[in-house]
Formats: sequence, C-alpha cells, structure tokens
Amino acid sequence: MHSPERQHSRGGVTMTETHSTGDTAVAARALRKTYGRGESAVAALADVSVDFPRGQFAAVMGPSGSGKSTLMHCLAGLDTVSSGTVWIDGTPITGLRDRGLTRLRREKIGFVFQAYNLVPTLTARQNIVLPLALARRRVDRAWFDEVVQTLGLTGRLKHRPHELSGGQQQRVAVARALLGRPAVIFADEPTGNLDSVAGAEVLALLRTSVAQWGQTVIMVTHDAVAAAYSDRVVLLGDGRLAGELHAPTVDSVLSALHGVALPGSVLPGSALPGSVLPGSTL
Ligand SMILES: Nc1ncnc2c1ncn2[C@@H]1O[C@H](COP(=O)(O)OP(=O)(O)OP(=O)(O)O)[C@@H](O)[C@H]1O
Repeated sequence: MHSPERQHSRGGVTMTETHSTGDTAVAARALRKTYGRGESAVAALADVSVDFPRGQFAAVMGPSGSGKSTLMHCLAGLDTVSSGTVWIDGTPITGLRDRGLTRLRREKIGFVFQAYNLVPTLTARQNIVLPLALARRRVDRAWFDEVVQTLGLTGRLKHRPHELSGGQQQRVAVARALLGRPAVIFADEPTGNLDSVAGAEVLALLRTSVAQWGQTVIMVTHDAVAAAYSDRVVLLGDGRLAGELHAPTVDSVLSALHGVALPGSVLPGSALPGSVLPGSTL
C-alpha cells in the first residue's frame, strides 16, 4: 500500500513519488478550495494537510462556514479541489477523471448521509447490497450476515424504508456502507435526523465497526456528544486546521470549539459564538 505520494513536475511531466505509509487510509496535502473569483472569491479551504490513519474513528468539527462539508467533499472525491492532493488508500484521487473517480468511490468509499439516502422502492436487503451490485462485486454471505446481525437488522431485511424507523433506516445505510469493506466511510451528520436514543445506537455501531472490524470512519458533525464517540476530533476554523483532540469528551470538545469560534463565525442555533453551552449541539 502506498500513501501518501508526492507529485511534482519535471520537464512538464508530472512525476509521482511513492513512499510506503500503509497505515494511512486518507491523506490530504496543501488542500485549497476557492469558490468564485476576484473580490467575491471565498477560500473555503486554505492549505489543509491532514492524515487519517486506518482503523480510526475521526470527527471533523468547527463553526458553521469553517469548511467541514467542503473538506469532506474534497476528501471523498465529490468535489474538485483548487490545488493540493488527496490520497485514498494510497491512490491520488485529485487527478482522476469522472469515470475513475466513480469507480474509486464504489470500491474504496462508503457513505452515510444525514438523510439516509435509501432507495424507497427497494427492501432493506436490496438497499444494503446495491453498491456491490452496481460495482458487479460478489456479496460475501458470511460478512453480510455478520454486519446485519451486529446492526440488529436481521428481522427487517424485507422491509422497505418507509416501513422502518429513522434509526433503522440509518442502520441500513451503515450496513450498506460497511458491506464493501471500504477503505473509509464518510459520515455526514449521521445522527442529524435522529432522536438521541437512535442517534446513540448509530454512533455506537460506527464505534463498533472501528473497534471490532478495523473500519476507518470520518464523520462531520456539529454535535459534541457525537464527536465524543470518536477517537480524534479534527478542528477547522476559517478553512484551516485549528487543532485536534485525542480521546475527546463532550466537555473537551465544547471548550475546544469555543477556542475556534473566530470573530465572524456563526454557530448554528445561536446568536453569538460561545453562547451554546446548554445542550451540546453546535
Ligand atoms: N458552492 C459554493 N459556492 C460558494 N461558496 C461556497 C460554496 N460552498 C461553500 N461555500 C462557502 O465556503 C465556506 C465553507 O463552507 P462549508 O459548507 O464547507 O462549511 P461548513 O463548516 O460545512 O458549514 P456548516 O456547518 O454550516 O455546514 C463558507 O464560507 C461557504 O459560504
């Protein structure tokens, strides 16, 4: 496994240097993403370099507008970067064209979105195997059974999404993400639509996938309680890395976030940065 690699230009030809750092699932170097041009240009990401080791549950946090979604979209190949390089499982993805990116996403990445994104006409079982079917990959029956059983979905496989609770639908989405044993699962506010009990179940299952199966998970969240399930919190402020926490607790996350709430940042649900301590959702 090779990651990260370094690209440089020699006589107009892009050379790719490879050195083995096989314990890194996702790496980014000097990432910049600018929206718009001239005076209206917004630097959503300004020189972000970060590594996500294999088998780690990482949370990405920061005030609204700090670049969390942009970072996730650039890391997952859902958006182009203005400059810089992203590697997934050793493959530099920032130079890939559409078809290569689609294939890489199918093979290497699992997604869990706030809105579940299940196909309403398909059963839970059909939804779970859909990405493998699209990639024409074989379903490992023993692994399917283990994932479905661990996620508590065994009795729900014939149900369609509207026959499932929100928590069950999100567990189907987690099973779908896990089934292909991806290099990384990107989770975008996975508990945003769930009550606290269902949310805690989903977070515990993401944790289990990391602890039990060595899955790598990168989760964007506003919720300090959700972030406290992770191994490491990467903090963004104004498009830059603003620090990180290891073995985070709700309190350590909240105080770190207060530190990055820069003038001009808007914390969702609160008029003033720093006025959000009751509850934990930033
Ligand atoms: N398509 C776009 N066009 C122009 N500006 C954009 C676009 N997408 C994001 N931005 C800007 O880039 C910056 C980072 O946005 P981003 O959505 O990544 O932040 P975020 O931390 O995910 O915010 P939130 O917590 O509110 O979801 C913001 O200033 C935002 O207005």
